[in-house]
Amino acid sequence: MSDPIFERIAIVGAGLIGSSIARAATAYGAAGSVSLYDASDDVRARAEGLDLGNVTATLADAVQDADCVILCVPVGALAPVAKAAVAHMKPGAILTDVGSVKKQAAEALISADNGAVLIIPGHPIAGTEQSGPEAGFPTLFKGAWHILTPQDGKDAVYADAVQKLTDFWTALGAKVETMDPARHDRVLAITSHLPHLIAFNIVSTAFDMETVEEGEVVKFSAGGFRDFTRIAASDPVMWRDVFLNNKEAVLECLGRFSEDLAALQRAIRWGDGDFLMQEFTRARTIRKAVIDAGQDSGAVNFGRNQNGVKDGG
Ligand SMILES: NC(=O)C1=CN([C@@H]2O[C@H](COP(=O)(O)OP(=O)(O)OC[C@H]3O[C@@H](n4cnc5c(N)ncnc54)[C@H](O)[C@@H]3O)[C@@H](O)[C@H]2O)C=CC1
Ligand SMILES: O=C(O)C(=O)Cc1ccc(O)cc1
Repeated sequence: MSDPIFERIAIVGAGLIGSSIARAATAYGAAGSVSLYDASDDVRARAEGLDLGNVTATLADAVQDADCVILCVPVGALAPVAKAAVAHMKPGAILTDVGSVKKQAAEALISADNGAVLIIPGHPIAGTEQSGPEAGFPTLFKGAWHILTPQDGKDAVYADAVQKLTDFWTALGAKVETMDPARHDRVLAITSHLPHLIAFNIVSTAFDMETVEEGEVVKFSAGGFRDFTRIAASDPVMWRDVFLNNKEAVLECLGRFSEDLAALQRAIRWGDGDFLMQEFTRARTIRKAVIDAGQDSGAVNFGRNQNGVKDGG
């Protein structure tokens, strides 16, 4: 095996994503050693039993010798955690994150900048609806995109750090691309955030109807609804933070979505089969394009566990 990309990495937040990075970095030789810290006593105790690396009692212990610190906490927790991490990091070390929103995350990380560390925000477009250290697996990032949102106008030392981080995620199996944070947030608003909002909403509506229909909604759940329940089972804290921190782009998408939904509603009311045919036929072509684009992409990981089996049966 070739030399590790980083001699030592530290992971803050030992949940689904943090524990997957720990497992992958060790399995693929991308890090010489891994230390992990989590604010939850319970998560730290569980992580210790999972052989993820050196689980430390304090944040300072985890980050002080690390060449790269990866923050894997909910987006709303990034600012204070970044500040606490930077205070103990060694000069020249890289600080990155995995937050699903990038404009706010970048601002949170940059607000902690002390001029001695190299800040490069990031987001792996791979995950599942599960959370916690037990849910992670080393192949999560294989074939998935990893988006880095480096800051403009930085020097050669920073460019080297971006390259090292690119090499690290590539070693974990990801395809790395750089992007402007605002653009990232607009793209992810429609491809990830709005679909989750729709899933939360449809499941909530069904929950209310369950009482009226006396238990028949859950009993006769067909494939479509079942798929929505998987997405709606995602962590509420994480998703609350996504929506609070990508407000503008999500509201913009939601406005367009509502207009398009109203058009479908009108077509159903007036029996406009031609309009329905046109819309559904177009949707089919998009499904094909998504599948073709994701042939070897991490998209296939969504909703699957480490054995590639669809979660929940
Ligand atoms: N779940 C998913 O599919 C994906 C999640 N992400 C992003 O990854 C990040 C983590 O998400 P998951 O791993 O899914 O969540 P998770 O809930 O499995 O893990 C988060 C961990 O962070 C810990 N934590 C919270 N506040 C903390 C603090 N102040 N200091 C230290 N630890 C703290 C929690 O105790 C928890 O163990 C989020 O920012 C999310 O947006 C990115 C891609 C996919
Ligand atoms: O499980 C699913 O369907 C996902 O969409 C996983 C996911 C959730 C959040 C992200 O920022 C990236 C990927």
